[in-house]
Amino acid sequence: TTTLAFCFQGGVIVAVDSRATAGSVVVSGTVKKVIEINPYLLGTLAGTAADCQYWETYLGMHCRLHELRNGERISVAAASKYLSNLGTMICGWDKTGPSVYYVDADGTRLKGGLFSVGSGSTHAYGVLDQGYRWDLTVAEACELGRRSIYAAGHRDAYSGNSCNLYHIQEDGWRFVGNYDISTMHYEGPGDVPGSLGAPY
Ligand SMILES: C#CCCCC(=O)N[C@@H](Cc1ccccc1)C(=O)N[C@@H](CC(C)C)B(O)O
Repeated sequence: TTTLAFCFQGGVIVAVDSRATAGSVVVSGTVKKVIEINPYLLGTLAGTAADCQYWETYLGMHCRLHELRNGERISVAAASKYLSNLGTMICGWDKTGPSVYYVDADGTRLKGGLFSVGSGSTHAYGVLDQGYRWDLTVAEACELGRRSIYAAGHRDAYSGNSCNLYHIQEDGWRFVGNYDISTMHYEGPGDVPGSLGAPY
């Protein structure tokens, strides 16, 4: 799995791959690794698929209970406290503005501006760190998210198939699209400098 999320001047970009593996066998190429918690909150999933599915349901329930008890949406920080044992990120926009929390199996919980989680995260960081700037336009930020997932899907055996891309702004998240990683490999230079590399 490769998942990533970063904050920039235009909000938050969330991008993930869609592959599930069991050893060297690809058991699915169409896994939804972004949880749509509520219209302002997205969660990303990496790790044991079964645990991810369980926690997705558990987190959604607690966020809804929070709304019913408190009459307001749960904050990104509070939502991230519910996912204590997964490689996951909670991304969203609340009254404090855009934010991304990284939460992992050891209970680490970090607020930050840019993370990649999963077996392909090292490949994603290579592209992400080289291309990231706070003042990216929304189009450039979407392209950087796509390219980073493409790089990981191309080189990490446990990541691949397709990329799901989301953009979060003050009025909530929107699904930007699903992109087949193998066709991205053959795309020519996009409208963003330094886009997809050589065809091998
Ligand atoms: C169906 C089926 C079996 C799924 C097994 C299964 O959880 N695969 C895991 C890898 C793994 C993890 C721990 C033990 C063994 C195998 C997997 O593909 N995780 C991806 C994310 C989830 C949400 C799809 B990614 O992190 O690579």
